[in-house]
Amino acid sequence: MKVFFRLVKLVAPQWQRMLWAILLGCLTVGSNVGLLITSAYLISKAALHPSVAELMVAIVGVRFFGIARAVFRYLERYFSHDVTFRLLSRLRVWFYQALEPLAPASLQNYRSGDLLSRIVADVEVLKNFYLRVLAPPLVAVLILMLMLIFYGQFDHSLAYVYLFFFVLAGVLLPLGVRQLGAGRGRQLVAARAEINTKLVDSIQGMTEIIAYGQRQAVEESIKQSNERLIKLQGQTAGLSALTNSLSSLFMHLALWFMLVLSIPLVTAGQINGVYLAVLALGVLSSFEAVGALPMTFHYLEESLAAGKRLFHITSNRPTVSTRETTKVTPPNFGLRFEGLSFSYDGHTYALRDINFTIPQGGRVAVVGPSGAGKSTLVNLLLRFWDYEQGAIYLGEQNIKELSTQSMSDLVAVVSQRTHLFNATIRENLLLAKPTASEEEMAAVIRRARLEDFIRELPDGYQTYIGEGGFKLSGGQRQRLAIARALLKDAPILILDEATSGLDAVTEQEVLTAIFDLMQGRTCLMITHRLTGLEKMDQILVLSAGRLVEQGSHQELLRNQGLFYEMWQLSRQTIANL
Ligand SMILES: Nc1ncnc2c1ncn2[C@@H]1O[C@H](COP(=O)(O)OP(=O)(O)OP(=O)(O)O)[C@@H](O)[C@H]1O
Repeated sequence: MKVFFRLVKLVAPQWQRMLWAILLGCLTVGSNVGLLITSAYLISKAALHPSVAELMVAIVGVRFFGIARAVFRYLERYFSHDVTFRLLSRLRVWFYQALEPLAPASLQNYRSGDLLSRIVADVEVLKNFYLRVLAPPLVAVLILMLMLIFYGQFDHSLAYVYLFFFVLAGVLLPLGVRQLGAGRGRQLVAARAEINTKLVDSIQGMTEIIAYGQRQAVEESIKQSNERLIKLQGQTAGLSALTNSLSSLFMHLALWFMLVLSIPLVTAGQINGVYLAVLALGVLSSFEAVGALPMTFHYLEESLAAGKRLFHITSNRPTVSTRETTKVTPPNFGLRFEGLSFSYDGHTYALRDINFTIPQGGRVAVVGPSGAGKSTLVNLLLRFWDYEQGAIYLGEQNIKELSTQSMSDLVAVVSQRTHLFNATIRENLLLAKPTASEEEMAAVIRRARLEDFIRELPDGYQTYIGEGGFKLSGGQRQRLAIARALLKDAPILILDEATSGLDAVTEQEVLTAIFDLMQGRTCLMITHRLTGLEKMDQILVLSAGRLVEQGSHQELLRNQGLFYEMWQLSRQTIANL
């Protein structure tokens, strides 16, 4: 019930348009009723050979309802589609806006295929919430009231018969269908999500799947999910066909009963014989309003299941709270970490009592064994996760007081995983600065040493680089990421394993571009490679979440501590190669 009201609240802002669509739905069915009963009256009356003047009102009525039915049907379709598309776009924007503050901390437990399925398939299902759950019962109730008044004018027994069959087809049949198809709506939503998740996962990991010879197993798994979905869809279609037949049966039974009751009334002279066909066709035409009701519970169940999946995500509280929403520019761009401790799970510390300072324009490298907490330091600085103990200051301003937007405006990141979009080189660059001129772009491309490469491409800046920059080499990808960071021109630069995975020559080229990028910026560089660190002002050595050593390259080598050991080891590894 809670999910139902939350869904109602979501669609509520469109209530005026929805009311119009419902009203037009009633007018369409009403016109259909009007057309058939005036036609029936006209034919019956004409059989008695009256003067044309006596038929005039009925003739005008037939024309009027004939045209009105077409016009109202058009308007009803127009308004209901308009409302549906507005609702869909609103739901998608609402879900995306709710998702954004949750990334990445609160979303790390969801698979990306699952998230995609929620934003596409589940939102799509919700269009039925208005179209097939809310609107049809309201139209049906209004038509029922109208028809009860109509039949009541002739005889109360006719109104009772009409009511009985209307309730049978519009309430009891849907309840029966609900019993028969219980859980199917939910299963359909789950089956769709499962197949979408598997498809996205296998497309993302296609190279590994082929490399590890798992193609057949994955295909089989997708096939099974697909068969399950098809089976459920088949069952739903079967149920829908059964309800259509039953609904039609009840309508014809209602028609038959109406005639059985009306004929004696006509014989007794209580009702004029010309109305006999009118009473019968009134049933046929108005039962259109019942047609959509039997599957209402199915669509309700589907909508509730989809709504629940969406609310499950949107109810997550963002891990990072921002007190300040206005843009604040700190007095300088130095960084100070003060007594910083942090744990992802509330038990094991990933960082413990970290203290260090990077003056504005200073260059600091963070090294340490795998799992030491280096990336965590960056996660906290970028406000991906919130911390409780200690503080990070950016030019004397606690970063918790800066909005996430202010923070991302001030920081440029080049990491091993920097995301490049499946777009052109130009579009990937413009992400950093949408207003950048051609000259600005050419300048950063030159500084990132990509000029020659782009010149040789037939489409130059308009070249599509594929998913994640797939069509570029590792070094080209990193240099494009550097060019983008250069274009952003942020005062703080974070480099997270920016050269890892590159061969020595490419690494050297990328490092040259990186040192160019560092000029005049406060720089924090996370690295496993111990080459080139002499150029850094300070090196921090992390181990098991603690800052165990700190100093210049020279000082750390002289101390013969953990850094010295790591350095010796890396030299031996290079020598052994
Ligand atoms: N998102 C996360 N959720 C839970 N624990 C995490 C998460 N990210 C990292 N950790 C844990 O926090 C600790 C520090 O991880 P972190 O990624 O900061 O190390 P690192 O020094 O960057 O390692 P590497 O050099 O291998 O990238 C590790 O024990 C890791 O398992």
